[in-house]
Amino acid sequence: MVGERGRRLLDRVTAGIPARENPVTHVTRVPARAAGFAPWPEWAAPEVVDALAAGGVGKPWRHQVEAACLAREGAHVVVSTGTASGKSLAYQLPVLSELATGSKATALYLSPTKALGADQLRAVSSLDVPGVRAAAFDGDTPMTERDWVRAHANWVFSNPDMLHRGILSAHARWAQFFRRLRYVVVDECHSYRGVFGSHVALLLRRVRRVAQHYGAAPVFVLASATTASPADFASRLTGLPCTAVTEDASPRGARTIALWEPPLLEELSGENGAPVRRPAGTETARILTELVVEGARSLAFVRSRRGAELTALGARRLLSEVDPALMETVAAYRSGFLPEERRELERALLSGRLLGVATTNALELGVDIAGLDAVVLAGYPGTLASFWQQSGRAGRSGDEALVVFVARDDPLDTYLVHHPQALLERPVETAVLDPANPYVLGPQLACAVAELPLTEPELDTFGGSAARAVLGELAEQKLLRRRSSGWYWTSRDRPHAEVGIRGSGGDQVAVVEADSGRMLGTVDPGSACFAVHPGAVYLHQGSSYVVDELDLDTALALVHAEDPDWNTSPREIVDISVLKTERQCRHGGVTVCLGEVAVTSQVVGYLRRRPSGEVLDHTPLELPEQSLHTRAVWYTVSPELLETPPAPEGTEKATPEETETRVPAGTEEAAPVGTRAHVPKGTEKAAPAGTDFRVSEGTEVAAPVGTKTQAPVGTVAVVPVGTGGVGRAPGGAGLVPARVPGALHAAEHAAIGLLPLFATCDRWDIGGVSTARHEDTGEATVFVHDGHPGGAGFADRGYAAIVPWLAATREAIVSCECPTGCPSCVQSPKCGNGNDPLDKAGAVAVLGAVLGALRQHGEQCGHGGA
Ligand SMILES: Nc1ncnc2c1ncn2[C@@H]1O[C@H](COP(=O)(O)OP(=O)(O)OP(=O)(O)O)[C@@H](O)[C@H]1O
Repeated sequence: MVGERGRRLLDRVTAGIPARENPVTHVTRVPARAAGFAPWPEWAAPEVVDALAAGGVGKPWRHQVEAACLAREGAHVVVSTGTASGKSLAYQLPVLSELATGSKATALYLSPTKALGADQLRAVSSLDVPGVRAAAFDGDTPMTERDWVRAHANWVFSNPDMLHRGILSAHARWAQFFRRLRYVVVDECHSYRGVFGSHVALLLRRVRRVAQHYGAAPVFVLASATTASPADFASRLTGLPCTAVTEDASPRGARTIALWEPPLLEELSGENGAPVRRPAGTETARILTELVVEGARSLAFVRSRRGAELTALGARRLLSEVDPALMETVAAYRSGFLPEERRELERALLSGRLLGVATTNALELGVDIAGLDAVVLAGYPGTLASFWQQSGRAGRSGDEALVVFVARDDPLDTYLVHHPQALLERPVETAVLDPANPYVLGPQLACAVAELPLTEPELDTFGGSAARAVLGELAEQKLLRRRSSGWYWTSRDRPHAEVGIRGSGGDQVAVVEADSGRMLGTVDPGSACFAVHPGAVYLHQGSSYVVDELDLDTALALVHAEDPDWNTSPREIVDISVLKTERQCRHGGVTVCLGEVAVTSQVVGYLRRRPSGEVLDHTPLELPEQSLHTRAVWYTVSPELLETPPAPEGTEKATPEETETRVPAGTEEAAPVGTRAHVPKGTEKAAPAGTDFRVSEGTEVAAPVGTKTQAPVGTVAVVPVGTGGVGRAPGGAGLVPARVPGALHAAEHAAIGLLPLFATCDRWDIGGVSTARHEDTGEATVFVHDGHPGGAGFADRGYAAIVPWLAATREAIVSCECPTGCPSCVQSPKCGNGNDPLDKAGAVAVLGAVLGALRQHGEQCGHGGA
């Protein structure tokens, strides 16, 4: 049932749309929740309680007290509750109480962004608790203040970057601070995922080690948005056993959630003549306008900075036609605003002076804005945690609120608006990180050794054998020396400045404005040809630039300010070769593998397109080949399974009689680089393959430790005997060979689009290659690989969740109403082949056949349930 106010707002935003064009695919209501209180703990310092009460916290909520008490007792704790559920108080209470009692203890607060750290510092300072000397130590802290902070502050607010470069690298100057370190607060810890998360996990181990050196063993208090298995995640991040507090006792107003799919546009066509939908930003501007007219205080989350500006502009333009006085009640917000501007915006929204704000995810973290009447999300924000974090800004005050999720033209969004349970009923995903990635472990261990010699017993903290292997390599490179007492740094220079913790390492390419010489930002060397090739449109803090020149030798991209009304999408040729197969599982005619691969890519040109998707032209480029050593999940499909007609309904699940034999997994040797062999798209139509669908979270598998110097991980594959024959297959794809390349290519694109549903990655963090016959596997193969050297755990996650992932992929394609493929299903915005060939029906047929085979044998391989 939809609540009164929610229905009224929803009716308002759908007003005037003919029923047959109704974009709303699903409506649900999340009920209100009453607050659950607990008394202040006895140990809480009265000064702190008084200050918090003066700040509006009359009585603490249960989860706040539970987490605070655990921390006070010395347990490492993670509080993982909803948006604006008062997580800050869970760590403020024990830290402030400790400092207020005149103890000599110190505390360290870490946040993923400087802005959030500044907000939290301001909140703590405004409590004005006697004895608390809180101060920031980040990139903005003036040199003149730094000595004071080191010597006198007892609560230091910093971030992982500064901790790495400015604190740990000079820990002797922080000796007193470390000696007294009682608490380490890790705020918004769910944002430490992927390569960055893996770096932070090792950084926190370095903090523990340095603190231990000075005689301290701090308690870790972590705050996280709602995530699945927060205790496991916090333990992986800190390397310590952590207790989770997850029962959210903060009050929440009821919310109506509507899923919205913009219509296909008849008048426009995109790449290869594919239909395009009305852009999510345009649709969001329209919805925002209606909400503002209704007087609803609303926030619209838009994925890009430019998108946020355009959405606000669009809403203002529409409002100018309705009621010009309302134009001034709409604004855009993006990162880079000054703290005062943010405060002003918060106040204006809360007071109702501003009614509509379009923002990037800059307003997702650490902004005290809650209790809004409506939130509109233009596109899936990448993770369920973010989805709930953003939608949680609506409906705190007990009043009914509206949340509208507007799908972008992409397979994951299409899938979600047609499968509401995948968005609304699934447990929030665990953030994926892999501290054993040798590309992360290497530089982190170099820093650790440079900080303090590393002894053998300490290796367990850094991953045991994986760390030993990496240290051996560093010793061979003469960066450190092995002695009987441990590993020692040999150089006078510290490695910290060379180690970037947010990227993949290597020399970052500097993006510089040619006229002014101003450095705008940096780009990973591996993605420079893709992101800042000559002619590329480069966005920085809401401003647009066009790249004039890319010099990879000097790691420099020169740009000029220009805001054209088109975007660019690079075109590249990608090859992949298998270096090591770590896990392999055969299912009839399908083999699923996980392992190491070498990906070589070359950007060969780019397309210019209008925001509507319309393609303007193609420009060729000559850029060098790049190579990436990373992890991939891949599946191969036998020719028999590809050709065999689909099984009639109901016969798929027949179990063949079979015996099993165990054989060693794939070989270790590097094989020659495979090339794509695309064959023009055929015209024959495949019959739909009918498989059931149910989303379920795949089981988490520990990533096998994969270093170059390690012995192969000894997994065995289960091979059903005699299942290769046509008669044994559970139903094939029924494709003539000419259709196979397009079918695999389409299946690969959609799978890349859907992996973020199972691994906390962005589709830009991963890549893929498909080929009708790969030289290393000898069969039709679809690869999906991590986009960072050494991987970040995404491929591992795909392997673990192969069945639900491919089932969701197939469903996303089937759900899309377009006839032969569009950006909502099988076209990819970053396709190196110009989305050609693509065979939508063929992809459905291949995925149906693959799933049929996987489901017959899936359990034996321990893949996530189907
Ligand atoms: N027990 C309480 N009673 C009333 N208000 C509270 C209580 N605890 C916290 N608040 C208020 O709730 C708001 C949100 O608190 P806080 O920013 O700590 O939440 P959060 O969970 O960290 O939010 P986010 O999801 O943005 O990270 C603040 O204005 C805070 O003062």
